[in-house]
This record gives sequence, structure tokens and C-alpha cells, in this order.
Amino acid sequence: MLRLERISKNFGGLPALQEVSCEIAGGSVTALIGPNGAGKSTLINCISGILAPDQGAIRFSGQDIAGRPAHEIARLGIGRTFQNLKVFPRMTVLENVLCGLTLEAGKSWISAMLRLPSLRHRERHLRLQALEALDRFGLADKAGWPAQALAYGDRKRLELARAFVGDPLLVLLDEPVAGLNAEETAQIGLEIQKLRSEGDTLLLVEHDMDLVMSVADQVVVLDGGRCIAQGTPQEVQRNPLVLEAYLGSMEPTA
Ligand SMILES: Nc1ncnc2c1ncn2[C@@H]1O[C@H](COP(=O)(O)OP(=O)(O)OP(=O)(O)O)[C@@H](O)[C@H]1O
Repeated sequence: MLRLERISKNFGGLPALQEVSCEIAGGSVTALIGPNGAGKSTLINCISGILAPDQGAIRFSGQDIAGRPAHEIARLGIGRTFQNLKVFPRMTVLENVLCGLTLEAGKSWISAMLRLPSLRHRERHLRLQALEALDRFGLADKAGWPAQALAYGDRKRLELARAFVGDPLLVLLDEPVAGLNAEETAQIGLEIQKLRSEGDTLLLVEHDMDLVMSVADQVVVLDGGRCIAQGTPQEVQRNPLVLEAYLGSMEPTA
């Protein structure tokens, strides 16, 4: 579904990514791990079009999307969440999710000006899609709340609902459980497993190793901007390079 070919990115001459290559299969969960500063966020920012890689190709649904603008990549079917919450606090929960869909809705300004029936029909459809996404993440009963009234854990779920609205082909999750307690983390873990069982494709940046090991089909390990290992969670756990670079004291399984 997604293939990264030798992606490189420099900031002021310093390499953040160096020839990173990997592949993500449809219907799988891939976890991207590595120590702080390894290049994980830079990589998903390159995939979602927030950054343009200096070199390399990003093949998605048969085309190279490297360097395309973020709105175009979103329209091609890549959704995402952010490491630091990007929820609009004064908008309602529903409006926040609708933001994930308005790219398409704004297509015709003429029909918007004239309030044509086709547009009203489209708006109803978008609302329904947004409510479905909220329902999927247990927030339907809070659709009318201002987002700022939500607890932190619910704001994280709101980001998930916005990333999944409109059924994207691939969703990038940047630290979906950062700041959550153990119970909330376990709940998100179950939801990720459920999404996978429903056929969704996820790329997840995560520091929580228990979560990574329990949900990932494939783990890709970055260190210093290079991909030092990829494989199943068990393979990666046993890889001496990974143990040295990142997992540190984590014991490999027998
Ligand atoms: N906008 C930027 N300008 C300059 N340097 C940057 C920028 N973004 C990232 N970097 C640098 O690129 C390298 C990779 O950073 P990145 O944020 O991708 O790492 P990360 O693996 O996501 O780290 P963390 O786990 O701490 O979020 C780091 O050395 C970082 O300082």
C-alpha cells in the first residue's frame, strides 16, 4: 500500500533521515520506534506532506506522493493525528471532526453561495459520516460539546475520530497514547486492534513498548535518521542493534 524508497531529509545541513526504505502492507499495523530525535516525526511528516523529503520516493496507491502538499495527500486517503494535540478548543466536537472532511465539501463555491440542494444533501452526508466516526470512538454523545470541555483522553480520541473520518486508506498516528494513564492506554490498544481487524491500515509512532508489542504486525526501528531494523515485534526485540540503540534494558523474549 505504501512504499518508502531511500527517503532523506536534512535540516540546516544536519541529516534527520538518511535513505530510509520500508513497506507497509494494506490491513496491517506498523509501529515506527526509535530513541528521541531518531527521525520518526520527520518521517511521518514527509508521508503526510507537512515536509517534503530532499530525496527518495513515497509510493502510495501507485503514485509517487513525495513533496505533494498535505491537503492533496489527505485527499488521496492518508489521515493522521499529531504528537501535540491539534484540536480546535472553541469548536464543537462534531465541527472538529467535520474539519477532516471539508476539503471535499468546499469544492464548488457556486453551489455554496446559492445553497443548492445538492450541497445541502452533501452537508447532511458529511454530518452523518462525522457522527459515525465519533460513534466509533465513543464520543457520539458529546458531539455538541465544545472540544475544550473534553478530558485529555477524550481529546486524543477526538483526534482519532478526525483522522479516521471518511475512511482513509492509511492512517498515521503520532504517539496516540502519550499522556494517557495505563487504563486509557489499554483501551486505545484495544481500539487499534479492532481497527486492524476491520481492515484499516495504520502506521503508528509510539514510545510505549507494551502497546507496540501488542498491536504491531511489523516494527520499523530508526536510530540517528537511519533504519536499523525491521521485522515482527519478536524479531526486533531480539535484534542486538535495536537492544543497543533503543530498547536498552528490555529483555528479549525466549
Ligand atoms: N523543523 C526542524 N528544524 C530543525 N531540525 C529539526 C526539525 N524537526 C526535527 N529536527 C531535528 O531532526 C531530528 C529528528 O527529529 P524528529 O522529531 O523527527 O525525531 P523523533 O524520532 O520524532 O523524536 P521524538 O521521539 O523526540 O519525538 C532531530 O535531531 C531534530 O532535532
